[in-house]
Amino acid sequence: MPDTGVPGEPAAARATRAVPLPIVLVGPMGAGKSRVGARLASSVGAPFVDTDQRIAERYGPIEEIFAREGEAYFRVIEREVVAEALREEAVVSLGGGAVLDADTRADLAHLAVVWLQVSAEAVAPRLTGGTRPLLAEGGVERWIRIRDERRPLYEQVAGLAIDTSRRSVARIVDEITEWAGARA
Ligand SMILES: Nc1ncnc2c1ncn2[C@@H]1O[C@H](COP(=O)(O)OP(=O)(O)OP(=O)(O)O)[C@@H](O)[C@H]1O
Ligand SMILES: O=C(O)C1=C[C@@H](O)[C@@H](O)[C@H](O)C1
Ligand SMILES: [Mg+2]
Repeated sequence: MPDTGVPGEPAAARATRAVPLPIVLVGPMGAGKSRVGARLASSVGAPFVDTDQRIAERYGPIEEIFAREGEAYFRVIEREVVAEALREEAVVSLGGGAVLDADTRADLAHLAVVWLQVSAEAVAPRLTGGTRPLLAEGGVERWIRIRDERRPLYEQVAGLAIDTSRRSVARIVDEITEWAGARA
């Protein structure tokens, strides 16, 4: 087999990069999908796509889409952006509610999907300062309700679940890389 690694790089470090793409991150708001996704992408040398970010680039801030057009419209454009992103050889972080779409769940059935989990206690300080329209009212209680409603959907699509409450981003990246590498 040809050696495609970086000259001088230890074989073990190279081996960790052989992962199937896309790798998709799902989970509730504040679980760390954006932060872990960006770090994972740079670690495995893949592009990073955050579907919330892509929606905002194309259609404007998400809270404005919710305010102007409503959630149902947001879900339609989210589905389009997600379908496109899932065809890319990238690390893809989905919005927290993307799994509500049945076509998205069907797409995810064939892919390496990681469910990032977080406890209510750990997420509370992570949610401050954000612009999350579904949490504009109701705070952590509302977050818990949304998380619980969607739990079966995350469970259905994911091949690996990681509790991020007390893990460093670096450790989460290592665990995903190891799991995905074994699927390659
Ligand atoms: N493992 C972690 N430990 C501590 N803080 C974290 C961890 N992962 C992410 N965070 C912090 O939690 C906050 C939310 O993370 P992030 O934006 O990545 O979540 P998200 O899942 O993308 O949320 P959303 O669905 O709202 O986009 C950020 O301030 C981030 O720096
Ligand atoms: O959980 C949700 O439904 C959402 C999560 C965010 O990632 C954004 O996609 C948006 O704020 C909706
Ligand atoms: Mg995010």
